[in-house]
Amino acid sequence: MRTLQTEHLTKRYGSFAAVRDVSLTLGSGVYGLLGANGAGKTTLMRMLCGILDPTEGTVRCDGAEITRLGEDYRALLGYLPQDFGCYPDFTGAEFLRYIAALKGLTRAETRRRTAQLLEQVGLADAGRKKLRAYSGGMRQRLGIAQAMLNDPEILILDEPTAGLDPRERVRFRNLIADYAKGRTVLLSTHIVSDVEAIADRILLMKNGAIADEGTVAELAQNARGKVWTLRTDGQTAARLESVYNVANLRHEGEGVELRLITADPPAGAVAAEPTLEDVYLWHFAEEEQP
Ligand SMILES: Nc1ncnc2c1ncn2[C@@H]1O[C@H](COP(=O)(O)OP(=O)(O)OP(=O)(O)O)[C@@H](O)[C@H]1O
Repeated sequence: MRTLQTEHLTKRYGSFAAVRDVSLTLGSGVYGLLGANGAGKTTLMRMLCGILDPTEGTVRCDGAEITRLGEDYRALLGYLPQDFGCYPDFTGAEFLRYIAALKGLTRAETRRRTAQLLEQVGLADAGRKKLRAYSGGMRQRLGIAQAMLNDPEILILDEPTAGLDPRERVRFRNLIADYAKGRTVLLSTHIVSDVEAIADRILLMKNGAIADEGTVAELAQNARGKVWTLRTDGQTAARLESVYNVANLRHEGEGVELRLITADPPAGAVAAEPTLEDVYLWHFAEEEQP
């Protein structure tokens, strides 16, 4: 197992800090980096991979700065970038062989891993097809496969579930949960349900900083007392909707049931158990609270 650690990691573009003072430690397991668009997830991941230099701070692997480790660090790493580009004239298998060559795999390893990964990501039959004929979801799955070719101990996936249909998401989840045993997997998403089922720990990122961190249960515990349900009539619901952060609104016969995210609930509201989605809404809409 590897330990990946950042200390006061900051990235500025001019006066704008895309990532600010992030200090975290990743061990084995699946870490879900959850945040809205522009929260700084991609910037953080690129620094963790050593392909973007921080303005301040360090990234260490097992105590050593990754800039010093160089090739040795890259050998441990697998990365799926968000803007993963394919070569349209390559077949899926050719593409994986090409990446395997770049990663320095032997011929035997290349053959074994290519066949195994095409199978694991559900592309065994499509391996001989040209990438121009691949759907978005197929390309994404090939991207996941290429990141895993060298059997990396640290796997960093930027929005891996983008473009996957529900069945593919389930397959992906199972693949990653299995893979993460004894390894570090960090995946980013802005889709709460994607990390809820799979991540051992959640890193909630907001405005370049880690706003909250923990297991789903720990994060939910922190949001206790901030989630409420309220049954009311349509007119009152409409009024409350303009004032409160409403996570859900369900029509029930003549009435309406509201799920409110607030520390200051209206009269008649009943405390509810927070879900990860509530936690997310609490963090990302708190400035809109009354
Ligand atoms: N090269 C750059 N120059 C200037 N600003 C940048 C640059 N790269 C990123 N940013 C800004 O930094 C912020 C964080 O971007 P980043 O791509 O890391 O966010 P993200 O959480 O990955 O979002 P998304 O899910 O939309 O990709 C954004 O406001 C973005 O516009």
